[in-house]
Amino acid sequence: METVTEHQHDASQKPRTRFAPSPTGLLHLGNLRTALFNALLARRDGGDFVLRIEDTDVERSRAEYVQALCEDLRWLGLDWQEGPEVEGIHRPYAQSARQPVYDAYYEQLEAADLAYPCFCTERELELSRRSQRAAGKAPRYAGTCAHLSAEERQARRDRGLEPTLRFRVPRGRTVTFTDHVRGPQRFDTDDIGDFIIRRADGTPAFFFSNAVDDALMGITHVLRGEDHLTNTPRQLLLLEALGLEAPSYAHISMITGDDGAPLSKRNGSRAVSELREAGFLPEAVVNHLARLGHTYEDNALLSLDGLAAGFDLGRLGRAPARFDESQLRHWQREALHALPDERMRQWMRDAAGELLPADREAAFMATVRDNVQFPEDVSRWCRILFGEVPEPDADVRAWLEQAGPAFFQAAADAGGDWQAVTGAVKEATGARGKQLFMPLRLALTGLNHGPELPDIHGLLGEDEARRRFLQAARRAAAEPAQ
Ligand SMILES: Nc1ncnc2c1ncn2[C@@H]1O[C@H](COP(=O)(O)OP(=O)(O)OP(=O)(O)O)[C@@H](O)[C@H]1O
Ligand SMILES: [Zn+2]
Repeated sequence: METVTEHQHDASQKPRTRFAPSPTGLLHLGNLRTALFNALLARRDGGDFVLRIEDTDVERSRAEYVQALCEDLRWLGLDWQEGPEVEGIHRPYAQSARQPVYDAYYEQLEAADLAYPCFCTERELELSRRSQRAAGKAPRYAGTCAHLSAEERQARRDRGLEPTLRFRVPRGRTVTFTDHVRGPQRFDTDDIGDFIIRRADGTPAFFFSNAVDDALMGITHVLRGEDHLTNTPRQLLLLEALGLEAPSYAHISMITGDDGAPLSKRNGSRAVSELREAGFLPEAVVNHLARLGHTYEDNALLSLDGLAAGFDLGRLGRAPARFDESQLRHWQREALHALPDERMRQWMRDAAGELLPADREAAFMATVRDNVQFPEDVSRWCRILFGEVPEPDADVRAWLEQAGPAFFQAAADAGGDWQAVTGAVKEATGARGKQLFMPLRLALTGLNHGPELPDIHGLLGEDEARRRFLQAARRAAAEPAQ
């Protein structure tokens, strides 16, 4: 038996990787991690990262999804060296604009009788699959149209039948290749039915345009989801028949959701744009994704260059990786912590909007910086510090009542800075530790956690703090809220 092996690329050659999404929905984290790994591999070795749009499914592809995915990639800093918007020598990068390229290769295959028109209807194919299954066989194309004469083909055309084009899979061979993640792979060509490479409307099927473009665009490494593993032998056979050079492949594990099923555009998985809108930082998203199915020695937050430097095909795992939002939140905390002051200020400004008085900006940011993870945290602290203390719930009311009105009256009467306040309350009530600080915190913010109390007191100012202590005194006396 002969074997087909992918071309061994010259090790000194710089990697050319690609991300080739179909614009049929918004990118989710599964798609995005594929993009990230491809971008990191190219970046690590100074190669090129290509973006190609696989929009051959005209029914489902939409221009606005192309725009959205470009925006998502740019937001994360995954700039491409060739592709839409930037172009390049292999243009065009949208498959819908590459039909003449595919047509030339179809002709080449048909001329060599390596492909043939198939006139079977969807109904006929379904019946054939059903009877194969009933006989306990894995369904594959039965070869009905494999050996039609020129006259038989013409007769079918005359009846108005529009054929698809099928690739004639060579029989009795073994296709082998070494996957960067899954190691040596073997497939018998006898298990592969002749497959469609051109749809009846003339547009290319995925197997075909995807493989042809990888070769024509000089792609050296294809990192893609494990869902594509069984496509690879077909694509290697096609490239061999066309005399085109194949890339090497890394089939990376799928990212699954809580239900254990792979994230998919169809199952409504959380879109990248939703994470952006919720206020996640791009640094948090890439640090999280880079560690889903790939291990790093360094558990600290890394820049894209750092992530690229530590990226290694040998560190890709085989097991599916479950998306865990608590991990993403961990990286959000790390990313915010590391954010340079100027960007932190801008992030808070955007989050606070009108709620933040310009003259209090610096003090506010210094006070709450370590207590906010999302824009909604910023706006909540604005509402609390520049608006009103929230109405107490049962827990808070219990704390206030236990401290009693005299406690808060003492705080209100103290005047002066924070030290003066705590000194006066201690002297009047004997309270200390949590019994001292928790009621004061609840009086000033209504929350049992938050920034340091001296900072909050300083930000509010003496007058506003007094007003809040008096309000707490009334609430502690169980008077109706005012
Ligand atoms: N849940 C997932 N985990 C990891 N990779 C994924 C996942 N879903 C898709 N991919 C990968 O994302 C890349 C881009 O895929 P594409 O845009 O064609 O989406 P797709 O495979 O059609 O996904 P979907 O099922 O969500 O439509 C492919 O390499 C694919 O393998
Ligand atoms: Zn047929």
